[in-house]
Formats: sequence, C-alpha cells, structure tokens
Amino acid sequence: MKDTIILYPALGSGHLMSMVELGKLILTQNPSLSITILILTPPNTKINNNNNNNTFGCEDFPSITFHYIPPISFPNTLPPHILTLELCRLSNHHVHHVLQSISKTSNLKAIVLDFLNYSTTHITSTIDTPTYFYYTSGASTLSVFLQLPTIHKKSNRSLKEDSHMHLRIPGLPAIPVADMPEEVKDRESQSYQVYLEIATSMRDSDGVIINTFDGIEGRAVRALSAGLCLPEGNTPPVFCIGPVVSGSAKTTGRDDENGCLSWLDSQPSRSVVLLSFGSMGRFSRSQLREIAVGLERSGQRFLWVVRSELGGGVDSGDEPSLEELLPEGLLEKTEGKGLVVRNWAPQAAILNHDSVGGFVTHCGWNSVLEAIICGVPMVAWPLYAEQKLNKVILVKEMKVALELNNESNGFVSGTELGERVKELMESERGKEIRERVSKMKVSAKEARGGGGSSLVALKKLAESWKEHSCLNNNLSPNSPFNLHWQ
Ligand SMILES: O=c1ccn([C@@H]2O[C@H](COP(=O)(O)OP(=O)(O)O[C@H]3O[C@H](CO)[C@@H](O)[C@H](O)[C@H]3O)[C@@H](O)[C@H]2O)c(=O)[nH]1
Repeated sequence: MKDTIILYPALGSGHLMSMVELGKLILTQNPSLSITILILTPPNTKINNNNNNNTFGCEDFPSITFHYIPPISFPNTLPPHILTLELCRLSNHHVHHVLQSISKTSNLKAIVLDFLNYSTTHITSTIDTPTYFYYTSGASTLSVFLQLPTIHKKSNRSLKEDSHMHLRIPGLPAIPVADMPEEVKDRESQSYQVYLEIATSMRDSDGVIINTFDGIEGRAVRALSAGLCLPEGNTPPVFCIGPVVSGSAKTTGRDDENGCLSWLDSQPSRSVVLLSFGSMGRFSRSQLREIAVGLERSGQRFLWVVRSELGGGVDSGDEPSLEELLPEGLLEKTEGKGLVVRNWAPQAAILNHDSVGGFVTHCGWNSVLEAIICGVPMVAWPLYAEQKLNKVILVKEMKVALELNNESNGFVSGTELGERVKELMESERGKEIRERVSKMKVSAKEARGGGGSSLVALKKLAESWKEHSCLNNNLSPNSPFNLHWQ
C-alpha cells in the first residue's frame, strides 16, 4: 500500500492554490508519497468533475489526485468567512467517508488541514492519523493567533475595550490592539469563538506548516519554535516551508488576457506602480475617485486593478462601467502612463515584470510573498482579516513597506496615497526599502534551494510522517465515530 498524505484546503482559490503548491513541494522532496487533495464545492453549485491535474498545473505530478466533496445546500446569506467554516463543518461526514475509503487502499500518513478547516479535527481526533495545520499567512500572525486562548483566560474584557493598548509577544514588534482582526475584538461574537477554537486546535495539533521562511520572519520563527510565545508550554512543532507561491509567480507566464504584460513591455524598467487588492478587495465609488486623484498627483506610472462595490449585491453582477467610476478624463489624461483594468489581472506575472517598481497592496500574505520573491517594495493598505497585522510586520519589522495614514473609517485621501506612492518610487527612504526587499528576494531563493531553511523544515516534516506507523483500524465501519455520523 502506498503512503498517502491528505491535504484539505479551505474554500477559495487563494487557499486551494497555495495548498496545491504545497502538495507539489512535498512530492518534489518525497517522490514515493502519493497525495490526495480534497476539494470543497461552493454551496449551491454543481460539482465540477471536469477539473483534472491540468486544471491545477499538476500535469507533471501524477501522484496528486483530487477528490471533490459533494456540494451542500444552505442559505448563501452568511458572511464569506463564516460561510467557509460552515461549509467545512457540514462536509465533515463526507470527509469521514473519503478517509475511510482511502484507508482501505493506502497507508494514511498524515492529514494537513487549512487552518480554516479546523472543524475537521472532530474527525481526525477519532482516527490514529497525525493532524497538521497549514497556516497560509506568516509566522508573526500565527504567534498572535496562538495567544488568543491565553488572552481569553487572563482577562474577561473584549480587545475592543483596550484598543489603545499594545500586545507584547516575543519575536514581534509591539502589536497595537487596534490592528487586531475585527473578528477577534469582541468576546461575545461568533467569529471570536471560532478563532479561539482555531487557535486551540492548532495548539493541540501535531504541527503547523507555515508559508514563510527565516529570511523574512527570522525573529518570529525563532521565538515561536523555541516556545517563547506560549510560556504554558503547548507550542505545536512549526515547519516554515515557504515561500510557497502559485506557479505563475515563478515564471514570466504570458497569460495576458487583458494586455497588462504587453503594456508593461512598453514601459521603462522599475517605473510602474501596481495597485491590486487580492481576491476580494472592493472600494466605494468615492474611494476609487480618491485613488484616481492620488495617482494623477503622484506623477508615477501605474497599473491599477479596479474592483468596485457592487450596486445590487455581490451576486447580481451589477457593476458600473470604468467611465462611471473614475473622474472624467482620467483615462485619457493618463493614457500611455497608466493602465486601468477591471477586476482581475495576472498579478504574480506582473510583479515579476521588469517594468514594475512598486506595489500598493492590501497585505494579503500571498501578495506579500509574491512581491518579496520579485524584490518589489510596497505601500501597505490593509483592508480586512489579518491584513492590519501583516502591515505592522511589513512596516515595523521587515521594513519593506510604507504605511498609509487613513481616517478612522479606513478612507484614504488622494493626497496621502499620492505622497506615499511618490515617496516609495522617488525618495531615499523608498530606495532603502527597495534595497532591503531585494536582499529578501535572494534569501527567498536560498530558503528553497539545497540546504536552505525551508527544505530542511520540509525534510523534518516528512521524517515525522515516516515515524507514524499505519494504524487506521479506527476507521472501521463500526467505529463509534462512524456511528455518530450515521
Ligand atoms: O487581480 C488579481 C488579484 C489577485 N490575484 C492573486 O490572488 C492571490 C491573492 O492572495 P492574497 O494576497 O493572499 O489575498 P486574499 O485573496 O485576500 O487572501 C486571503 O488569504 C490570505 C492568506 O491566508 C490572507 O493573508 C488574506 O488576508 C486573506 O484575505 C494572489 O496570489 C494574487 O496574485 C491575481 O492574480 N490577480
């Protein structure tokens, strides 16, 4: 029987693609393993059986197979982050059946859950297969999240009541409580309970795989690995195997549907600022106009991926035109010097283009890593989730980004944006940031090269799997857990 690792990404392309890349990395170092990736189907949609290894860029990895979890129907009115968690919870009985069936023909060596799929630990805790988490953000934010159960025990106040204070965590700069994710600021909220459970599950797991490397978060990685962040002594083993980025970030792939790459070909080296805000970042019309004003004032060349708030709700597809959204004449005035594209652009390949010299980012971790491996300095404009924490690390610790001043409601003025973009591209401080990120680009390559820290961590991880002898007997159809789900 073949030794098999199960990977279970959360819903959403960022989580799925990152896990697929992790699978490829594992196989590159351990070719005798086989990998099964479980894929959640978005609620109320049909299963897409047409996807095969080619769809995920796995044509060279026949040992990776994909298993689609059948779709679940439930009201689509939940906020996206709760919907993701709920879908996983409701899919657990399917996952149990899948594990049962795979265990008949393979030695299940380990299960790797996206941290958002923590509810599947209810299943994995009943079977004798080690459970690991894949944390798709950095070591610094992981250190912060792992504190939650400790903070919860020590105080009965909500973080929102202490927003003027700072958290002191070994290996990290002082973290303003105001920059903590909104989801964990109110103890009475559902999301607070969820993140508390995620943190507890990660602490209790067999290990946490982190998409980072020593060269960018060395202090945080060392403090975390040495158990300094959790003095109670329950730090899980951590494996920093990054940077794991999508295939297109590593190549100069010419998938250029909306002409971004050919437009960049006509621009001077390192002259263009990219503005792109992840898979979900959307702005109000007034904020979009202010960005336009700021870009014009900055005098810099730009490539801007515009995504507006939807008029009639996310599902209506009701989107105003660019002409309606942007100040009159902007597109004509900036012709040749600026390119505005709608909704999506091949970001990784753009960052890899020689003409790009700066990046205004929402601080999503994949975007941060893509910028670092291309040596592109950043302006940090966090929007939601753990992005404000990433900003603190990018600005205060790694010193590869400039911070934007915003109003209490998050609104950024055109003047502020224009000044920061200009500072990044033209000032001495911008030059220092560029030099620092260029060094990190080199260390990213070293981390993943022979003898590099990430390959060493990956080897350690694979050794921990080898130690586990196959004991899948608890997956028998009569196990108490099985009865529970029937
Ligand atoms: O026009 C676009 C916009 C995005 N991307 C790609 O989409 C991914 C976006 O990932 P990321 O930067 O991590 O942003 P989110 O999609 O917002 O990621 C979620 O997941 C991340 C990893 O856990 C968290 O750090 C973020 O806060 C959370 O919002 C990246 O690979 C981008 O290259 C494109 O290719 N084109």
